[in-house]
Amino acid sequence: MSASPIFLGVIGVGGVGTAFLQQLARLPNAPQLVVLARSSQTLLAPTPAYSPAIPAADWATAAATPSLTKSGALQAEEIATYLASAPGRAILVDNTSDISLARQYPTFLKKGISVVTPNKKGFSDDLSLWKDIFASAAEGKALVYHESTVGAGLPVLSTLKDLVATGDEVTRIEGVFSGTLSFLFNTFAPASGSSDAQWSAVVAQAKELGYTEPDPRDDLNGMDVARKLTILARIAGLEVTSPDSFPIESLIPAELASLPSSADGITQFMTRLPEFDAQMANVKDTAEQQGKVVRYVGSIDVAAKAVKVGLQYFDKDSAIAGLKGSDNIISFYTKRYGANPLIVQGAGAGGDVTAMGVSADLIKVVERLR
Ligand SMILES: NC(=O)C1=CN([C@@H]2O[C@H](COP(=O)(O)OP(=O)(O)OC[C@H]3O[C@@H](n4cnc5c(N)ncnc54)[C@H](OP(=O)(O)O)[C@@H]3O)[C@@H](O)[C@H]2O)C=CC1
Ligand SMILES: N[C@@H](CC=O)C(=O)O
Ligand code: NA
Repeated sequence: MSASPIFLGVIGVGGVGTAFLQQLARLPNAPQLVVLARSSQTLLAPTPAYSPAIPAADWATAAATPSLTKSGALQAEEIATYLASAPGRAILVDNTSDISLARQYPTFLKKGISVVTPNKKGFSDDLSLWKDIFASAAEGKALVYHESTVGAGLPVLSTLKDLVATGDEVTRIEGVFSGTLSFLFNTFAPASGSSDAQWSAVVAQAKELGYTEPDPRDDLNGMDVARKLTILARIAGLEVTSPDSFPIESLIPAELASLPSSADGITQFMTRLPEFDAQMANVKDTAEQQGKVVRYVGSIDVAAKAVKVGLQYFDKDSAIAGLKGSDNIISFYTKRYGANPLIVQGAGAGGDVTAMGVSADLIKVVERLR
């Protein structure tokens, strides 16, 4: 007996989306790609057959395929209705960082459409949205997987969920949660050797390498780390109301804090950042004078219900000081593991490793739906 068809909609074809589509094209028994959307364009497999499927290999080939239906941007509700009418189960992969789309996950889930995403917004915004997402999934008998929202493809959420589900008591989670900030400090203030790199130049490099959020200020202001800690804290059982409900140390120079959040604002920010290189050089030098290095870290103390995000100084021979590239390190302290935490470490940003987490989640959802 052949497996029933599963239909897939993918929104977002940036750094992560493009890498995801390349991985999708190589998956055996992949679901049929019937929606592919970016902010200004949508491709659909024509109804009522939902066939031919969209070739996943690359956006340009897909856009040139004559038999597909092409339109401008569609509303999330229209995409949900289209997927829900497909002759089989459906999955949405959201590869954007759009909060408005994330707020529509309940609409998809109630219609039975499962959601897989690296987009942190839906799981780290107001607690009411978090609750609505999981209640809607239960109502629609749909699945929600978002491994790449923390530590990119690293098995961070699956590890924490397994600890909780098997009855361990998680007492503390701590570490480096930003690939961008890890790369910035590892490059700008290495624990071994020295570096003449200017802070602003390394920020530009992190953006070029695809480590930053679409707006790099979301990394530098600590909000990306705060969102990740909010997600982890909620899975560990804390009802964190929002990612700004605890103190967050921002690395944005005060003079640039009020630039607009538009594309033009990003350009102005990147252009003016070199004017403030001396500020971060001072932070680096102060740590150096104490024989230490500075790193951007976060922690959750579960019993105290306390979440902290910001700069700290570390001994040069510590595990955190010795991280390389965009590596994250996440330590889970639990009753079972005692004084020696369970540690997850590796690349925490970049298109390929993030897409790996998305593809692996997709495989899990497909296996559970079939
Ligand atoms: N980069 C990384 O290392 C990691 C990223 N993530 C998360 O992955 C997600 C994607 O990141 P990344 O690929 O770097 O981002 P990019 O900016 O490279 O790509 C975003 C894509 O989303 C599209 N998009 C944005 N809003 C909408 C919308 N409303 N409707 C349709 N399409 C939309 C953009 O369209 P257009 O092409 O038209 O501009 C673009 O294709 C983010 O949520 C990020 O936080 C998570 C872990 C690691
Ligand atoms: N911008 C983020 C990407 C992954 O979540 C980071 O740098 O960690
Ligand atoms: Na992860």
